[in-house]
This record gives sequence, structure tokens and C-alpha cells, in this order.
Amino acid sequence: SMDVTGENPGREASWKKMSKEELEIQYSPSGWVVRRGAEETLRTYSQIGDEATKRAQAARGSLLHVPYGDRERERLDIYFPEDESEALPFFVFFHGGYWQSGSKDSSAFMVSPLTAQGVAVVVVSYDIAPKGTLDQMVDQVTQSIAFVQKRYPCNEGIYLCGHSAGAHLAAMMLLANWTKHGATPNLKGFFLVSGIYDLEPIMHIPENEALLMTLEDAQRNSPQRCLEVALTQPVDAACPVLVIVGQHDSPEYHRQSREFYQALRRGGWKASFEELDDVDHFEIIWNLTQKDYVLTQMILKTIFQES
Ligand SMILES: N[C@@H](CC(=O)c1ccccc1NC=O)C(=O)O
Repeated sequence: SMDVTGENPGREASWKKMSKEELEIQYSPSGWVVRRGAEETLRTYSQIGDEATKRAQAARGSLLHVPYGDRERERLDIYFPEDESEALPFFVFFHGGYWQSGSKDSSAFMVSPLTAQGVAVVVVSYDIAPKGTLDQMVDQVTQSIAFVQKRYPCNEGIYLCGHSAGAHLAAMMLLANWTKHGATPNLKGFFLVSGIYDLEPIMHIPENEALLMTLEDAQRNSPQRCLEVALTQPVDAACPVLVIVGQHDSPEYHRQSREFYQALRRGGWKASFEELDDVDHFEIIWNLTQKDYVLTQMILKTIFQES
């Protein structure tokens, strides 16, 4: 873990000095992989996601395609451990894909190792772009978590995890206003994996052609900025927030994670920073299919507080 005071001294946004080409490279995760080509990595990622989801649906008690709202994509899957009581910890996962690809149907990576230890896993779909805007996605994620709380009021904690764009959506929940959603979730931990917390650089890469973010959209939906501006106190000072990045994520992804971690610490959150050894942007998540993987173990230790 990193010291709070070990931050970058200038604090100017170095990405503003980058060319369009350099920004595009920095924000293309598949360009930084080391063990296979970019195309093969993306193929392997969706293959592992598909297979893990099929296995989860075959093996476990589950509720599939549960609506948490009226729109077509407002659906989630719930996977239960053997002991199907409702007094369980719930691990809620938000997939990545630059807010424009992916779905719950290929993102159930962690179901087998977590349900085996008594954790219920919820995998959430939301309206990706161009159908959904950033504001709508943040609202849908908020709604999905309020839904889990209302449906399982006896839960033993709701733990949020997101990957990449999904880590952004999960991080926005640190700042969520729950009053209009009719339930305050029993949030007990955050796992933010290879995320983006300042959206402003994304305005300048080709992915914004589907997102159509303005500067105001980007700023309103940047947890980094909102945390710095709002100075909100953590609702629960004991709630752990793990900011996690892969060794082979790009320097901009590393910078984003480090600076978000530092902002969380300044804001009084119980944050920690982890750089995971020898994994890229995709392996870091597909390894969650393995019970012995370091991130799987970190998640279980946090949930069962053995650390
Ligand atoms: N077009 C991107 C794909 C990508 O970033 C991505 C793909 C699947 C899951 C997460 C991703 N990254 C962030 O949301 C790339 O080639 O790296």
C-alpha cells in the first residue's frame, strides 16, 4: 500500500500534454497486454466470461434476468451459495467495456469461487452507449443496488466491484444520493479494478463518438473530481475501498488509480491501493475464476474480515 503523502507534487493533469495519438494508446487496454496479441486477448476474455457464466448458470441456484427497473437492459442475475438463506454477503459486479460493450451474460467470472465460500453474487446489466448516456448508466447502477437492498434487507453487507468502465460506475456509488431510490444499501466494501475515475481524457479518444460526453457530462460523472469538489464525508468510515490496478495496465490507468486512491484518503475513506503483479487489464478479471488468485483471496478476506 502507498503512503497518502506520496503524491505527485505538481498535480497538473499530464494527459493534457499528450497528443491525440498518445491518449488513444494510453486508453486502449488491449494494446498493453504482454502474453498474447490484442485480438487474441479480447477473444479470450469474452470466451472465459461466456464459459464462466454458462458454468455458473448450470451449477448454482440462481435467479436470472431479474428486472430492477422497467427498461429492457435493467436486468440482473443473482447466483446463490449452497446455503440459500438471505442473510448473506452480496457481491455485486459491474462489467467493463468502455460503457459501450459487455453485459451480465458474459461477466459471471467470480461466481464459482465466491459462492463456494458463502457469498451471493449479483451481475448487473445496464444501458450501454449509444442507447444509454453516462448519467443514465450511473442512475441504473444506483437503482440496481437499491433493488438488492430492498429485496434482501437481511443481507450481511453489499460489496461493490467493477472492472474498468464498471469500476467507474461502482466508484460513483461512493457519492450516490440514495434518498430518491427508497433504500440506503448496507455497503460494506468496494473493489475498484483497473478503473477510470477522471472522464475528461476520454472526451478526446474515439470511444467518445458513442458516448458523446460534453465537458460538463465528463465532470459531473468523474468521481475523482466530485470527491475533490464535494468533500463529502464517508458515510461509513470503516468501509474499505480497494483501488486495484494491474502491473501491465497503461501508465494512464496507473495514474488514474493512484490519484483516485489519494483523493479517497484525503476524503477520509479507508482506502488501499494494490498493484497486482504480472497481470494485464483483462487477466486481472478473468483470474477471478480461480479460487487461489490473489484478488479472489483479497475479496474473500475483506468480506470475512480475516485481515
Ligand atoms: N477497445 C478496448 C476494449 C476495452 O477497453 C475493454 C474490453 C472489455 C472489458 C473492459 C474493457 N475496458 C474498459 O472498460 C481495447 O481494445 O482495449
